[in-house]
This record gives sequence, C-alpha cells and structure tokens, in this order.
Amino acid sequence: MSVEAIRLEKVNVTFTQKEKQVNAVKDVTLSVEKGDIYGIVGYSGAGKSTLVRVINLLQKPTSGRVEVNGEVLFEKNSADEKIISAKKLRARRRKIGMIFQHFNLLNEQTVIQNVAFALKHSNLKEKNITIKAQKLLDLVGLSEKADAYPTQLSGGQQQRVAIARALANDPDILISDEGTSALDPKNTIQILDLLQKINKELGLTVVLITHEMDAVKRIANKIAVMEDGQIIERGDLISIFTNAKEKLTREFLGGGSTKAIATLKEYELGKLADDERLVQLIYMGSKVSEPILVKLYRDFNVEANIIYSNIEVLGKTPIGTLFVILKGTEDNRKKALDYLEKQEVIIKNIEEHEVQKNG
Ligand SMILES: Nc1ncnc2c1ncn2[C@@H]1O[C@H](COP(=O)(O)OP(=O)(O)OP(=O)(O)O)[C@@H](O)[C@H]1O
Repeated sequence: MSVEAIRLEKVNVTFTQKEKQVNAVKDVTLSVEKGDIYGIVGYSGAGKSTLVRVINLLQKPTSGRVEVNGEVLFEKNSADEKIISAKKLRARRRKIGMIFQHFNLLNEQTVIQNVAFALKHSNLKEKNITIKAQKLLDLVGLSEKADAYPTQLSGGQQQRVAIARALANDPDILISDEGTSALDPKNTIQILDLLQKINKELGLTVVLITHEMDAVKRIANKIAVMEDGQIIERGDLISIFTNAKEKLTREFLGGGSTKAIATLKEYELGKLADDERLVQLIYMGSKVSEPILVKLYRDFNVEANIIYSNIEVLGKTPIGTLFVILKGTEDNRKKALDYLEKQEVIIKNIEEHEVQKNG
C-alpha cells in the first residue's frame, strides 16, 4: 500500500512587493508517496523553489494545507490558520534534509565538522557525533576527506558533504533544490546515483527540483511539470514521457517526438504517396526490432521504411522511438498497426505537415 510522505493541498503562495502581487504558487495539490523520487521541473521562475520550501514551512503558504508523514504542519482556508508549534516544527524540519545548488557549506570548518554541525542539537555525545559524521562520510564515499576544508574539494565532493550533512538527523525526506545544477556532467551523474542509492538503501523519499531533464530521466519515478505557479502535468515518468499532453512537457522531455520532428524538418521528406502513412512508434525495452518490421512485410504486406530512430534510457528502462513510413493498402496498414499494438507498441499518427520545414 502506498503511503503519502508529503501532501500539499490547494497551496497558494502570494508575495506582495511594493503593492505588486506575485502569485508564485497557485492552487497546487501534490502527493508524494514514501520512497518516490519525485522530479519537479520547470523553467526559472515557475515556482519550484517556493513550492518545495512550503514542505518544511521555510515558506508559509498564503492558503492551503501542508501534511508531512500524516502530520498536518499548516492549514489555512479562510481566516483560520493552524500551524504546528515552533518546537514541533523544528523537530520536523530536522527530518527533512535539503541540498542546494551552491552546497552552503561552512568554509572555515573541516568536512567532518560541517557534518557534525548538523548534529549539535541531537542528544548524542561528542564522541558519538564524530562516529556518526564519519559513518555518513563513508556513505557518501568521502571518508578520506574528513579533515579537508570545503574549498579543497571539487564541486561534486562538496555536494557529497552537503548530502552527508543533510542526512545527519536521519531524515525521511530529502529535497534537492537544483542540487546538481552547478556540477559538470560527470559529477552530476555521480551525485544523482548517490541520491538513488540513498533512496534505495535508506528508503528516503527524494524531491528533486531541477531544470535539467536528464537528471529526472536518470533517477525519478514520477515527475511534475510547473509553469507559472501551477503544475500543468504530472504522473509516472514513463507514461509522461511516452504520452505527454502539454507542449511544455514535450519541450522539457526533449527525446521522443520533439527531437524527432525537429530532425525530420531538416530533411526534404517529399510527399507521401496515397498508400503511405507516417507513424511514430514508441516502445519499451528492446521490443521493436527488425524482425517485427520484417513481419509487417511478410504477414501484412506492409513495408516499413524507418526514417528516424532513437533510444533513451529512463531509469533503467530503454524507450525507443521510431518514425516509419508504412506503405500498403489501408486494410493491410490497419492490420499491421493492430499487430504492433498487440506488441504493446504505442502508435501515434503523424500528419505530413508536422514534419515539413514550414509545417
Ligand atoms: N521572497 C520573494 N518575494 C517576492 N517574490 C518572490 C520571492 N521568492 C520568489 N518570488 C517570485 O516568485 C516566482 C517563483 O519563484 P521561484 O524561485 O519559486 O521559481 P523557480 O521555479 O524555483 O525558479 P528558479 O529556478 O529561478 O529559482 C518568481 O516570479 C519569483 O520572482
């Protein structure tokens, strides 16, 4: 049974600056289940940071309800406002770790002191604090850097320290606010893989805010797309990838049809004959292979001419996209498509003008 780690209900955040109002978050309802790696994507200014700051009430909503692990932290509907006590909120915040784009480490303290700092409010004795900090550095693969200073480390290593610090109070939720945005591709991958390891090994729920779709594609199981303070599309990563409804989502996800259509527009495809149709086939795993396309010809007398193909890996699942021109009688083409559908291939009809240069 799925259990909600975070539930935001009809959350609004309005900032007022010099009589001007900015509705940074508008009526957002979001449910994050325990164990999810939930990617929240959107362009700069979409409201992502404001939304996640609501989770630990670093940002108090203007209205709505915030629930974490079944505990209501905040609720305001009309004039009535309920908020948990400052003491409880402090305790709750310790169970929500956060990492940021710029690491926010104390540069005059050593790596191990940075991690231990997060434990100063714990009941642990000094010796045990050091043991725990050392263990956390082990977990993030940095034990040999315990006595170094942050400025002596690479960006990726500094983010590892920040992760160790964020885990110090055994949180059940970890929020990464653009945690990989300042890193080069190699370090980005290492940090993402570390977040995934923590998610698996410690059962931590991860909320990943980013404008980098590749980060989400690599580790998230769910995704929400934000635009102008609202979530415009959400769902599990693979369904959204294979069947995005919103243009912005397709733009973000890149792969699939957007990239293909941009590429095809560069060709001179020419006009399709009367017995030809252009279709996009999307498949998971290595299902569509030449034998299937050969079968279309052999069993249904339909020729399949591949004009674009691409494979992307979402999490561990390869997703393939093929654009093919199917040539055959209408009846045969239909039979061929029925067969592909039975093979669990997603089929999309593409209008010719969509791939024309000025289409
Ligand atoms: N403290 C604040 N006071 C006034 N306006 C704010 C404040 N914080 C955020 N905003 C505004 O709210 C909107 C959403 O900002 P937010 O930082 O949440 O977006 P974002 O999607 O996280 O973008 P970025 O990745 O650039 O941080 C923006 O228009 C921003 O200018």
